[in-house]
Amino acid sequence: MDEVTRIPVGGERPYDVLVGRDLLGALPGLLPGATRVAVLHAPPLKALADALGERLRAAGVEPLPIEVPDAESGKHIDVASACWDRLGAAGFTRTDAVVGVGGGAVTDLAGFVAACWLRGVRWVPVATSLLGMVDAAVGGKTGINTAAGKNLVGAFHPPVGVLADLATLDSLPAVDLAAGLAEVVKCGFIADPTILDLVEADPVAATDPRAAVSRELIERAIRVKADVVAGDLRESGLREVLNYGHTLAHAIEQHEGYRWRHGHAVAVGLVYAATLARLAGRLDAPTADRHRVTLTALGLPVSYPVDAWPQLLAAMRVDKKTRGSRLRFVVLDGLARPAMLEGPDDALLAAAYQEVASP
Ligand SMILES: NC(=O)c1ccc[n+]([C@@H]2O[C@H](COP(=O)([O-])OP(=O)(O)OC[C@H]3O[C@@H](n4cnc5c(N)ncnc54)[C@H](O)[C@@H]3O)[C@@H](O)[C@H]2O)c1
Ligand SMILES: O=C(O)C(=O)C[C@@H](O)[C@H](O)[C@H](O)COP(=O)(O)O
Ligand SMILES: [Zn+2]
Repeated sequence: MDEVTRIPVGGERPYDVLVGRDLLGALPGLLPGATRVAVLHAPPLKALADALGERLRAAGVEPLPIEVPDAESGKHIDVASACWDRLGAAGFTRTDAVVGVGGGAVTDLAGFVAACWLRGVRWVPVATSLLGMVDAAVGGKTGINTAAGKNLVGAFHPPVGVLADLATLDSLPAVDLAAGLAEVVKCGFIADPTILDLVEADPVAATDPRAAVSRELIERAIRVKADVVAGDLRESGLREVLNYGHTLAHAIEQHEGYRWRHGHAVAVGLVYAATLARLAGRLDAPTADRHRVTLTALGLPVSYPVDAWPQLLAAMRVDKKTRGSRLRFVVLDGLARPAMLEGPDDALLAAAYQEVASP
């Protein structure tokens, strides 16, 4: 086994994120006493899910493979309901558990299925996308989408452990590697500017999972997230910083019928949030411009069609950070100085959008 990094996530239900290559053998040890373990996966990860099932069987645990639709199509109440039917038919009890093998969509779904079954059973995300490793699998936010918006139904339900096996990234398409880096760059802007220096020094290496810098970026981003969620699991304040760029990003995803990659929407949303902060007099122009430059160097989108604005504004009104009719945005008062912009008026919101809009 390659060298394993263990990153603790503190709080009321602490656990570790394991980062390394070929560490899937660690799964059975995370679920002592389980009789049955459901292994949720989408079609592209079937082989890995089967391999995990064999590991569980060898440890005396009965695996229940459940194939779900890929990507955002899996984050739907009908899919969750079908999973609960399978758990019921197999007689899952409170000592049994759920594993999600895949990108953030599958682990969000798996965590949600686990959070609701018998009001909460143990679960483990086996993150196989870069975005999943640095973000979705860490922190216990689980959920599904609805027609009205992204992740509008869900639960805070921390896993008992997270596996981030870097070997799985060898098969991840380049476009998804880059999309995951949007969340890494987010962590750079809100908390760890060294991330930005590393990405800017060699954007190509940043997207190469075999490069040493890729592992350093992954571990740095996980540490940023772990530190935040340890202090505020239920997002009563501090955790909102992780939502930097997400107010517009989620509106774009909803507008696209959840066919855009989350990381792509986040890239546009980050540039928008930086522009908003600059226009509000909160952020200096060089730091705001750095968002567009760094994300562009990674091949990520930084603009969105101008005529979508009315629908995007409507979607942003049901963002989870909104209070009553007051929109709230995570902005920067400087590098690594996240803060809230409370109740910006529609003129300011539209002016910032004009700067990210494409014809
Ligand atoms: N819970 C959280 O805190 C949190 C944080 C960030 C994002 N998210 C959610 O995560 C989702 C985005 O995650 P994502 O970017 O991983 O997208 P995704 O889960 O849709 O995966 C992208 C694609 O990559 C494929 N894939 C994954 N791993 C692979 C591998 N090793 N080899 C080949 N193909 C592989 C998937 O099957 C899918 O087709 C969104 O739904 C977002 O809302 C949740
Ligand atoms: O973990 C968090 O908190 C985040 O905000 C991380 C985001 O990257 C992630 O996309 C999350 O799912 C968004 O949460 P939501 O509550 O805005 O749906
Ligand atoms: Zn995100």
